[in-house]
Amino acid sequence: RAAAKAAKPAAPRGTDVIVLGAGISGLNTAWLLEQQGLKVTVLEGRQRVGGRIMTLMDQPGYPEMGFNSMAEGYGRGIDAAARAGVTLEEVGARYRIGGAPGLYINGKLLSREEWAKHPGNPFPDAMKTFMPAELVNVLIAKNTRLKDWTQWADAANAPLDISLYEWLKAQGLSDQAIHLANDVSPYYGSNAYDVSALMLEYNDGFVKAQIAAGIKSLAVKGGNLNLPIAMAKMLKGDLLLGKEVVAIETTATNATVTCADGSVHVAGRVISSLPFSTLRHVHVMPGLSGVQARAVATMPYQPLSIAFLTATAPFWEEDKAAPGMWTDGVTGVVTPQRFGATPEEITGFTVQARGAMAHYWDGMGKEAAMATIIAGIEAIRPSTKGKLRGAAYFSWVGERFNQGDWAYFSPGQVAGVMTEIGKPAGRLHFCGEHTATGARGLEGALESSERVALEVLSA
Ligand SMILES: Cc1cc2nc3c(=O)[nH]c(=O)nc-3n(C[C@H](O)[C@H](O)[C@H](O)COP(=O)(O)OP(=O)(O)OC[C@H]3O[C@@H](n4cnc5c(N)ncnc54)[C@H](O)[C@@H]3O)c2cc1C
Repeated sequence: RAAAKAAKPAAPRGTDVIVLGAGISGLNTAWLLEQQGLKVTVLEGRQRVGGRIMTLMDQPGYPEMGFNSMAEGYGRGIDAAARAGVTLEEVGARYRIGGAPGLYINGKLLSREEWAKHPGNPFPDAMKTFMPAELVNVLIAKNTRLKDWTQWADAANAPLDISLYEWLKAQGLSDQAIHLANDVSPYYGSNAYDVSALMLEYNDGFVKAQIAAGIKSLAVKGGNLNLPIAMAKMLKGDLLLGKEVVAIETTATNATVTCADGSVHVAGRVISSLPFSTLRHVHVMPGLSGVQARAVATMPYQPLSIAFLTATAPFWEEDKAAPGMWTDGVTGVVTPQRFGATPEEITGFTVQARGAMAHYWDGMGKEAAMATIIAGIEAIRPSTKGKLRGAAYFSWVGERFNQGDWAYFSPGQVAGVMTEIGKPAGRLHFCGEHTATGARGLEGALESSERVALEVLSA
């Protein structure tokens, strides 16, 4: 011990790796590399960690504007929570209790039976009993062309890499049916034209595998944002907030990152977890090439905006209708937030617009959008009159450091492309949910961090 004290301090060692972005993939990558003895610096543009994990800690029930829950089969997510020391709780009842949302077509509440016979139901006869929000998922689950969903991105699947529109047409849906079942509130894409059917088939395979692994839904006690906050605390190296990356330069020997504040950071390698929607605004030298360059420039990100409303009285008890609403109008999809001490308690409502409607809301601006949403709900559901308050508005397209929600793939962007986009370009490596090929969402983000950490360690 005395000898150690007397020894001359070693010269400070340079940073081995710079990780760009402190979302879950960047944080996990930094931790994995530190465990192997590497010196890591994380640069994050926002003044917070977590990226697309975003809890409103100042609102009742701590509503989630980003990541909601992990499935029981999320081995990596469950492991990350255990390492970080946060508690996961089973929240499946939040989604199950209180029944499906009411269907409001043209302002009128319709039961499933009424919808099946409704003159405005544009679905083929055999599909008329499906609610608009169900039909695409049901058809994909039943008629997926993928024999092995894990091979979705294989170049041999190029003939399957067609638009969802073309795929739904082949299922017998009219343009009007496609509009209602998909484009009013698309899970993926702005509309059925700009998303690959192959991507939805892959997603279907992943969902089925997750259901087979167990039906629990897990979320972090006290809000999901607690997970990245705890993961950030586990890091030994610098995690610098407010560092907007504007340039990345790699040479044969090192990597240099420049931030908007003029700071310059040098390391042996750099790992970008930035969504391609923001990486495309970063100057990369030498420039990327081939399908990777095209993907960075063009990969689309889901338009999604969320209003969080609170209710001053339980209007659903007054009109006896389901608290949730699926509407074909400006009021989007209204979902009760059962985030209180018991799932019976409704702590507020999220109202989501996806696709074109998200742009429409954003274009109005936050206050006008919330006023329009509330007026729209009051018009079709009189029991809500005077009882809804706009508490918060969150646009993923409007977020400078995301510019859209999850990545999705356009027709022709999957087969033979997905497997290329995450490959290293010299000393520049990539991770993030958009580079995952075996898992989706948070689990995909973590999968990508394992892949990139191994890549860097074996480089
Ligand atoms: C509304 C919503 C619901 C979701 N629900 C679920 C769910 O229920 N289950 C599930 O598994 N997944 C869900 N997800 C997806 C999941 O949240 C993401 O897949 C995951 O969090 C992505 O992590 P990431 O590290 O890849 O990206 P991000 O979290 O986006 O991290 C990237 C980081 O890079 C930073 N950054 C960007 N540009 C720059 C720049 N120029 N300079 C410096 N820093 C920059 C960002 O600020 C961010 O912190 C949901 C996402 C959303 C938005």
